[in-house]
Amino acid sequence: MMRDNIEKLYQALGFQRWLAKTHDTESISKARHDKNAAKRIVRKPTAPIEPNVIDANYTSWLNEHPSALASFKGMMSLAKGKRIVVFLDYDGTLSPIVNDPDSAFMSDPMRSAVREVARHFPTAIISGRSRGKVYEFVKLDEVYYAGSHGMDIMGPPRLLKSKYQTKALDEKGNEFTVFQPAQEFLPAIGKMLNELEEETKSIEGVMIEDNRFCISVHYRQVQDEEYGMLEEKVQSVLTRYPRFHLTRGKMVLEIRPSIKWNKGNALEYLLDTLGYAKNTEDVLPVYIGDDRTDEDAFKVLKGRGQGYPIIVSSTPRDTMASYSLYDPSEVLSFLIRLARWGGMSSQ
Ligand SMILES: O=P(O)(O)OC[C@H]1O[C@H](O[C@H]2O[C@H](CO)[C@@H](O)[C@H](O)[C@H]2O)[C@H](O)[C@@H](O)[C@@H]1O
Repeated sequence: MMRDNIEKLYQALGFQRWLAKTHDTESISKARHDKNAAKRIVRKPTAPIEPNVIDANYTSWLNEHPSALASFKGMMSLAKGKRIVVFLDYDGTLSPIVNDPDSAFMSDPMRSAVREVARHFPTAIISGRSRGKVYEFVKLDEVYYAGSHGMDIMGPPRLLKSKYQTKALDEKGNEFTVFQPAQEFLPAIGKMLNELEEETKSIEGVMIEDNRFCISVHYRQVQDEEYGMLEEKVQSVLTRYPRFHLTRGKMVLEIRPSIKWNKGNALEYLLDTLGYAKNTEDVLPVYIGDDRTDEDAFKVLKGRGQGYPIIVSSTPRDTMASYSLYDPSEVLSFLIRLARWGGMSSQ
């Protein structure tokens, strides 16, 4: 009954949101992320979780992390006179999470919305994927790209004092800079990719993705019973590479060089190169992301005391984000409204 009423309310407000569904893939992945997961078999829960309990939890989580759609007017009234810069994650934000990472396509309406947003505000996409792969999906020249969780940035032409930054020209002769703080790790990454392929080839469903400065080992399509063995194999390869470490995303193990550089640093780097250093008061960064690695960027915004960190989540989650959006379709609605607002405020 309560669920029906809330759904009706959301529909009346024009949201595409449907309240949380009965399956809970995130809790499966959380269980898999447990330290001891390698030593035991993790199975998917068989009994559905009581819908009203989920609704109640989600509704109370929404009080802490209000919908960026429902809060749009208030957010934008505080943005007047400020320079908005938009940062977007890719998977789970601009495209829905799907089984095959190579098929995580972005819809045409989403592409148009991002293009429109970029017409009004500097816009960057910061992803765990390789920069080239994100560009292949997004295909927009109007935005900046940061791949490999921010370790490969194609940003504005402004040069900062850094040995990792080089100038470059795109095909149209436009100047930009490339920032790659993990260059020295490339040979080791190449070797590790081969070893991971070899070690895990007997496990059905594993997919190893070369993200240039980091590696993703996907287990979404691996049998639950085989997950422990997979993690053991990945850990054993990693012991031969002490300058790398493992992080975890949505049904993916990610191997990254152990340097102090993440999506939060990438966000700061891009703001700096756009001319909005830390003490710039009239800048308002908006960051939208769905995964753990996006928390690094949320943390930076909290630290600056600036901007709008927005998490995309259909379940209650621990997060440093201030606002939320339910899923990529709500991201689309938010971007359309933001672009429209940008058009009106520039008149
Ligand atoms: O920072 P992001 O742009 O969010 O990238 C994070 C990882 O996203 C991709 O994996 C996730 O999406 C896949 C497609 O929907 C899904 O199959 C997978 O289970 C998810 O973990 C990408 O393939 C990874 O390389 C990125 O690191």
